[in-house]
Amino acid sequence: MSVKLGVPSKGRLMEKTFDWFGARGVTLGRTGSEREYAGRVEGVEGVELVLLSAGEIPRELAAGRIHLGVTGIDLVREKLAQWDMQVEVLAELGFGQADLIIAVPDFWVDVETLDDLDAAAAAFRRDHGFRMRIATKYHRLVRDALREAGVADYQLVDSQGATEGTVKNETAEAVADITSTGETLRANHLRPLSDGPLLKSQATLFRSRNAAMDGAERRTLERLRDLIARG
Ligand SMILES: Nc1ncnc2c1ncn2[C@@H]1O[C@H](COP(=O)(O)OP(=O)(O)OP(=O)(O)O)[C@@H](O)[C@H]1O
Ligand SMILES: O=P(O)(O)OC[C@H]1O[C@H](OP(=O)(O)OP(=O)(O)O)[C@H](O)[C@@H]1O
Repeated sequence: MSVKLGVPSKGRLMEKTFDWFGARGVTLGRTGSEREYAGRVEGVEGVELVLLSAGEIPRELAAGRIHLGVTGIDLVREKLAQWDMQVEVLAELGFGQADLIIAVPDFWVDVETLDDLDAAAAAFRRDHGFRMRIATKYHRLVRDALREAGVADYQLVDSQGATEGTVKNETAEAVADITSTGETLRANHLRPLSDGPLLKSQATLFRSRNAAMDGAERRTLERLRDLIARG
């Protein structure tokens, strides 16, 4: 059998992942048309390319359905409880850098830090009779970070896309999302808290700790590790 390598099927991570492997002598490509989700691998025997959504790769790694996978570490840490028991980081790939931040409306001049957010959240609850809403798709990461920072009086509302629009649309008071250039935040009159990001993410190559391997697959993985180590 072959070592299954999961790579994002589209978007910002796919091309750069192909380039990263290409620079190490492993040519990845799509077969067939642009729209066909099948791949080919040249340069190393016994590897099968599986094209998947970036958001599904953590689950496939945890289930052991793929041996290796490339996705953002933000998605792995968000989607997998005790993520480091389920996957091993083989390499940080140096692209797909993005920061998970909490942002508030520009005009909240008194809210600069997480401590300020805590005070504002308590006041918000007193004034409005409900908890301040923070829109995000990063529920686990935001809850953990806010618990650690002692911020209590808030609720998360789920937003799977266009999260920065939720404040204007009055479905949330603040957002927690990924940013890289900051343009989307600025365009939506939002400002990140000054404490720094909750998490810094980049595209990362992971190995599943849960995928069974036979002898041939183990040897293939060793060959791949050697190629990767050469950088
Ligand atoms: N603006 C950005 N700049 C750089 N990296 C980003 C940016 N936004 C998201 N990412 C990273 O890209 C990865 C893929 O996230 P994204 O939300 O784009 O997935 P997607 O392509 O929509 O995948 P899916 O098909 O699962 O919805 C994540 O790890 C994320 O951190
Ligand atoms: O700081 P910037 O460079 O402006 O990038 C940030 C934006 O990029 C991502 O969105 P994406 O393009 O993936 O769209 P979606 O999450 O809204 O679907 C992220 O969710 C932000 O909205």
